[in-house]
Amino acid sequence: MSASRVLVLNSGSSSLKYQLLDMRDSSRLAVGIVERIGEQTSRISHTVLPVGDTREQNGPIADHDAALKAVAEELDQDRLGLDSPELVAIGHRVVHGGMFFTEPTVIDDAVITEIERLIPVAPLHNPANLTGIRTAMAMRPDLPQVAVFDTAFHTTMPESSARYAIDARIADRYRVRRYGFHGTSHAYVSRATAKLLGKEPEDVNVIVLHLGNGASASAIRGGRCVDTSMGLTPLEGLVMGTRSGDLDPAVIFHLQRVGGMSMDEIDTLLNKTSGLFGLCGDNDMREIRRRIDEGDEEARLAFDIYIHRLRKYIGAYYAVLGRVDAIAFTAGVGENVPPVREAAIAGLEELGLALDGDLNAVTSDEPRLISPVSARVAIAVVPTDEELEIAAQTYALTRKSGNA
Ligand SMILES: Nc1ncnc2c1ncn2[C@@H]1O[C@H](COP(=O)(O)OP(=O)(O)O)[C@@H](O)[C@H]1O
Ligand SMILES: CC(=O)OP(=O)(O)O
Ligand SMILES: [Mg+2]
Repeated sequence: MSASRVLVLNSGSSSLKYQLLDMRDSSRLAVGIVERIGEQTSRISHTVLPVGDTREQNGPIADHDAALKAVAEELDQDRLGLDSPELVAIGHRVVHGGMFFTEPTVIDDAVITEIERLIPVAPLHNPANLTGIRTAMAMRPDLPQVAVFDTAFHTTMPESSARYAIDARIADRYRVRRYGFHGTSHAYVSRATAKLLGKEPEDVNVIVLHLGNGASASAIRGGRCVDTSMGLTPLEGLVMGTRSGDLDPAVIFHLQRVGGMSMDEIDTLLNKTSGLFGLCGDNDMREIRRRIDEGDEEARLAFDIYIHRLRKYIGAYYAVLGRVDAIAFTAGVGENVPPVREAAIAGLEELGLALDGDLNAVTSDEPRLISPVSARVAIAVVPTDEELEIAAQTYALTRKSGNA
């Protein structure tokens, strides 16, 4: 029997999510997350499937290197360790792939150098991705390690949405353009939405709203991305957990000239202490909803600003696509917070958009419709699975190159 297991690593700025899958049937053998990396209160939560037993450990984990070593120990305990001959490849989520990486890519020194070169345009993500890659390579130098890029799905965007209206020579010289992120999720969810409608991806136009800690919207025509809300970096677009999303670029000049802030301070402000957190002190939508229920005005305003921006993008992408067959909500907030979906769609009946309140209130892990059967545009909740998509792409590439 040939080996068929793939380990997927999704390194975020302060977390490491992982899954070990058997690609013969895409079943998950183990899943887990290391949270709050770099803090005293780090936590690793590891679940072995199909039984579903979860082990948790608390205690400081200094960096992504230590996090991956802790994950390897957890896997070892279940005889699923990285030294297993069953493992055929390791798939890595890499957030920024720039202009060159449009496909999953086997990682070598040149690929690492390019991911490193892109750190200035993904400062929260690419360094963590690289640490995961280096540690995994040191553990299993014999295995193919594959990078699956967040930016890849968006490379189909036409120049009219990918370019900024700045001096074209400057833009070209510094490769300043809109790349878009969360592409693995937008691709997976748009395909799953077509399936839910009983159609082929080529035949549907979908707006995908990926609302996690980072958040982005995309307009997908017949399976190809035509616009997305994140830009040169994952800062543009929607209001996020700690990121501002869109603002007048002159805010930056103002804070520097009048506020005396340094560029690094402004960078930290917009990426780490803005968004929902900057508006009300919380970035977790569960906490914000709880505060709203208690009558907290600050939390209410943060929520309203978040929703206002989301509605603007729904309207914009409706116009970009012309005809919309479905809107899909996904990621932590999109999948789990009915009031966000309700507020995003409320009052848009003229556009053919409506929700069924009962369906919207259902809690489920399955893709599902939440619009009335009579609605012109299907509204769906479609759980994303970036790890499964990364595993599938990693396995396909590994087989193609004769390694599995
Ligand atoms: N059950 C839930 N109810 C409300 N909000 C939730 C729930 N689960 C997750 N979230 C929200 O989703 C966010 C994380 O989403 P996720 O897609 O995991 O983001 P990321 O991949 O960027 O870490 C949390 O910050 C929280 O606001
Ligand atoms: C690109 C990005 O914002 O990713 P995440 O949501 O995982 O932070
Ligand atoms: Mg995410």
